[in-house]
Amino acid sequence: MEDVISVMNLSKSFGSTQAVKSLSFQVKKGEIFGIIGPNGAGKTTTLEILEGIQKPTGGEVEVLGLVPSRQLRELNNRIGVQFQATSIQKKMKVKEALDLFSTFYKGDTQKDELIALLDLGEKLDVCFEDLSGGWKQRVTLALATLHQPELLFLDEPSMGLDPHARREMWGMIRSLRDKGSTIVLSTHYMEEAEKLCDRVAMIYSGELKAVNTPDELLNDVATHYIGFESEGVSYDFLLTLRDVAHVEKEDHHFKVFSEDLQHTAYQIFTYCHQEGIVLRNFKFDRGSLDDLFVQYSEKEKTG
Ligand SMILES: Nc1ncnc2c1ncn2[C@@H]1O[C@H](COP(=O)(O)OP(=O)(O)OP(=O)(O)O)[C@@H](O)[C@H]1O
Repeated sequence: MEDVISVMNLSKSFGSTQAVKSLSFQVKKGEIFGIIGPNGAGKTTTLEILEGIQKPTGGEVEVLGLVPSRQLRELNNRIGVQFQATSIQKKMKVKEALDLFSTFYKGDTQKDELIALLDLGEKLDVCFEDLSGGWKQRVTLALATLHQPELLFLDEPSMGLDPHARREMWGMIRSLRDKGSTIVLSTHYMEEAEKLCDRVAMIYSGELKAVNTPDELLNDVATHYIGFESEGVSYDFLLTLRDVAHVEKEDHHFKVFSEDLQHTAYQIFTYCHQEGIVLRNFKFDRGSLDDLFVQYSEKEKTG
């Protein structure tokens, strides 16, 4: 499949802060590609370099065959960038915003199709400030896609939305992809990455930790764990077991991440049998992307 974005050894520093450290990845035509990471990981900086808003301090970036920092005008005709809701005038009505933004592009826009697709018909006469967060996000999505861009950049598209509105937003993003746009989005909602993205780049402290499908990332052996509930099991005992990488405990709920689940399970059962400790809801399970991040944070803290 054709690459629409190619990033090689991309770096960006702000003074002594290295926001992005030697990132390399490709985005393929037609995919929903997620850049994931905790706050301050370097997601926005990476997106802004791809959009041509920031210049890299090192490395090579190609977007739709163009160099964003040098060919911004050509790039802007072919990409869409979702603005923050705060950048739209509060008193502007939805239809006025759509008409104004339509004048920015040469040729026909897909305004009417977007009004139907995003169900904006009943909100056209409503002022932007009177819309709920979910509707504001729909409008900024429409404004970014009026010119049917080949590539659409979304920075935290469902930030602050309730679970229902977030799912609706995912449906709309999928529809835009199905209409032909490649989507690159940033998120720190790991569920969004798992359910919406075809592939994700995981960034932590400006470094790329992995690029893969969410499913493949989760097949990483370190993300498998043993879960159980118990009043008697000692957290410190679990940490002494040979293959255990990391243990999470919340009230009486344990998650034991291990390189060898079978052997660790055998050790836990033996210990509980000897000590007369009861285990409940024992299971082997696969961690989420959230768990993977917790592990990276722990590694970072312990060096
Ligand atoms: N203009 C700037 N000047 C100085 N430092 C900056 C600037 N922009 C970003 N940084 C720093 O670069 C690092 C990465 O920031 P960035 O906004 O890209 O992260 P992020 O992953 O998008 O975080 P968030 O999810 O909180 O938005 C942070 O340490 C941030 O403080």
